[in-house]
Parts: sequence; C-alpha cells; structure tokens
Amino acid sequence: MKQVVYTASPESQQIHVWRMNEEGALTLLQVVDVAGQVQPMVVNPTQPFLYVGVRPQFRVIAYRIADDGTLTEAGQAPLPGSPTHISTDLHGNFLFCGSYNDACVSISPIGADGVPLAPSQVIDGLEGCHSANIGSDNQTLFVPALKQDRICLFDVHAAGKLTPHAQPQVTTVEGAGPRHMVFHPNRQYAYCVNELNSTVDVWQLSNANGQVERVQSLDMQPADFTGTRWAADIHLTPDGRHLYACDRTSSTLTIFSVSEDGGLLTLEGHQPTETQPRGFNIDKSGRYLVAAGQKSHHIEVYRIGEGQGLLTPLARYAVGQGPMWVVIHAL
Ligand SMILES: O=C1O[C@H](COP(=O)(O)O)[C@@H](O)[C@H](O)[C@H]1O
Repeated sequence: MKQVVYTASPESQQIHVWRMNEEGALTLLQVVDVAGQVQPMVVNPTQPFLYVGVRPQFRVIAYRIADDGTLTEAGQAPLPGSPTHISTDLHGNFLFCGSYNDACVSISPIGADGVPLAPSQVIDGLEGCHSANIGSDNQTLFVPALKQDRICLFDVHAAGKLTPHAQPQVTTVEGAGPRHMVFHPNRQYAYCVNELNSTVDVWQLSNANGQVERVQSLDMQPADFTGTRWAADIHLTPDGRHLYACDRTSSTLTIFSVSEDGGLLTLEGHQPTETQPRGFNIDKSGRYLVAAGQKSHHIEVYRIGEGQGLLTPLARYAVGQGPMWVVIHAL
C-alpha cells in the first residue's frame, strides 16, 4: 500500500508531505507554504483532495492530491468561524466545520470539481464546538460542544441542511469537555475523548430504546496522576481492536484495547511521546501511529504491537513549527 502523511504546522504556516513506506519510515516529498495558519485537515473519501482549515482569514483551502501524494492548490471557500475541526460526510458531498472560538458548526456543499462552496448553513450556540463527526449511517452528525458538556446530534439533509436529530443531544459528566470522536467499524459504538478531565467515553449508538447512551467512562491517566488534565485527540485502528488518546500536559498516549463487540475498553498502558501532542493518527494498515508534538516541533512514528497494541518508537522527524494535525492517506 502506498501511503502519504500530511502534517499541519500553523506557526510556520506549512504542510509537510511525507511518503510512508511499508516499514513505517518517512521520506519528505514536499513542503507547502500556506498564506495563513493551517490547522485541521481532512481528505475527501471519494476524490483526491485534501481540505485544510486556515486562519486568520477563516477559509478552507482545497488541494488536489497527485498520484504521488503531493499537493496543488485547487480552490478556496470561506468559513464562518475559526476552523477548529473539519470533516466530510462519507460520500465526500459535504464539508463540516466546527469552530471553538465562534461556537458554531457549518455545512458546505462540495462542488463536482472537489472544491467546497460557501456554507449552506451555520448553526450557532455550540459553546466550545470542537468537532463534527459523521456517523456510520452517513446521516447523523455528532457535534461535541466542549463548554456545554454535551454532544449535539443533527440529521444531514441532501440539500445541505442540518436539523436536530430525534434525540437532539447527549450529555457527558459535568466538566468533562467532549472534544474528538471516532466510530467502531461495526457501527454500534463511538468513542469520545474529553479534554478537561482526560477521560474516554464509550457511546452505544442504539440501545434497547434506539437511543444513544454512554455505557463506559475510562480515565486516561494512571490512578496516582495529580497533574492538570488536557486531553486532545483520539483514534482507533481500522480493525477496531486498539484505541489511542493523547494528553498534552503529560505528553502521553494512552493505549486501550477494545472488546470484540466494541462495547468495552480496557486500559493497556501509557506511551510517553512528543511534547504537547495535540494531534496524531493511525495508518490505513493499522500498523503505525504518527504523533505530532506541538512544542517539540517533531513528529514521531510508532509501530503498533499485536495483542495489547503497545507502541514501539521507530523514528522522529523535524517538521514545521507547532505541528498539531496529522492525516494519513492511502494513494
Ligand atoms: O485544545 C484546545 O482547543 C481550543 C480551540 O482551539 P483553536 O485552535 O480552534 O483555537 C483552544 O482554545 C483550547 O484552549 C485548547 O485547549
């Protein structure tokens, strides 16, 4: 499998493009200088485009991905607030943007040319909106509002509109601060990392009453941890067996194994990593994890072990300044 790794470094306004080989080693292919601070990124699931949220002029830049993974700008579109997180639906028809500072989520149609258009709708009042995550049904959008300790649920309509889902929200423990989410491949469970108390919640997507329900909350930190909690990102291996979440104060990756049915997490260990890991990701084969250190200005590649999913450091690489987002794409 040919894979590329994209890293966004807002302080130096750069995207680094890396080739990842079968052993997990990276070779730098390209450095893209961007007119703005690059933050969240996502690849269109059906067309070869990378979308990047940029500030201080809030917009999304679309880059066409060449056969070797390198990037060429294809167009831009405005966004309604500072882009904290961007994502698409599973068919690549819509771009969603969550804005923490502007407390909103937006939906933007993606044109036939692969470039997003201006937002067709903006929903305000989501304090600390930290991400927008399409469910496996490609219908329900999960939007964590960190400062409100709730995840809002919306239905996505083909006309580019969001309406409140029949169950319009679920709530977390008070003070948890829900932030980023991932979904189990069996479509039965989702996992959300909570920034402010460094926990991971397991959400059953349809309980006996057809409702979304929290079924487990696990601490990411060791029992004797007394430091400040500041979790950030969460990712699952493609086979759904291993779940990872990072905490920025302690600069650790927490490793969980996932039960066969996806409903139960078990803490397996902690991996010290780059300083202030705000973003990381897992490759499409599920064998490698790449973590970015916002304060170390490096990325580090780990091999994911069989069994418990423990991490073995392979190599670290200097990137731009303040790297905080990692995307891995199979060509
Ligand atoms: O992780 C965090 O994210 C929010 C929003 O980030 P931003 O890059 O969109 O401004 C940030 O304000 C918060 O302090 C931090 O913990």
